Amino acid sequence: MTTLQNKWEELANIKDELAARDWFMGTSGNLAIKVSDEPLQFLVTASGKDKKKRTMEDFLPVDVSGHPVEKTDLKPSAETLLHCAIYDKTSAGCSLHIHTVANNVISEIYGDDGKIDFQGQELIKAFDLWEEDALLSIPIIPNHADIPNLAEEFRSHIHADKGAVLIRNHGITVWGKDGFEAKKLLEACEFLFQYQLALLQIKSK
Ligand SMILES: CSC[C@@H](O)[C@@H](O)C(=O)COP(=O)(O)O
Ligand SMILES: [Zn+2]
Repeated sequence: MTTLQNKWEELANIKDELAARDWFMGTSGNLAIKVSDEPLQFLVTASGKDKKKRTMEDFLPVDVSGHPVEKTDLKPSAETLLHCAIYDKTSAGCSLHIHTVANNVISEIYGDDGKIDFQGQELIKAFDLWEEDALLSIPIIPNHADIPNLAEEFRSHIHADKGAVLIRNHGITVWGKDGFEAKKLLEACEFLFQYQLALLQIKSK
């Protein structure tokens, strides 16, 4: 298998797993995986597809600017520029974006604070935060309709080879060194969001 085929398979398997959790409602979500560094190329989901289905047209390779590397009728994800920002600024190998009810509600509740913090939660260890008083702070940015504008604001919150950013009333994008790590971070975030919502609900009674 070529690197491209390997990466395609890796991303397709992740897509299937996230689809099984119903994390691609209404064709939302997009996924990317790095194929090469020089030149920078990554596979990204084709725009507007039903991501619960597995087809030969699910992904296409794009370059550093998010343009298809070969002639194709497929359109790269509308949010490809966010993935470009990640691969430009970090050595991450995989980036995942999903919309869930939990991540949208959390982004709205804490949106005015510009972040949500988690402390004293076991699952923050997914982000390599091991100290007893460690704090995981997930930025929340406005959902700019203009994607270059959204990507620019998103970019200003990329500071490490792994991370997560919430887009208000839109979804979350996470990145990590490979598919395994990116998926782990995504699952950890969704656990923390669901926990927080359950806690708020109990406290409000
Ligand atoms: C159909 S709603 C979701 C889109 O607007 C977008 O936010 C999204 O996540 C998927 O867009 P796509 O272009 O398929 O990658
Ligand atoms: Zn989206």
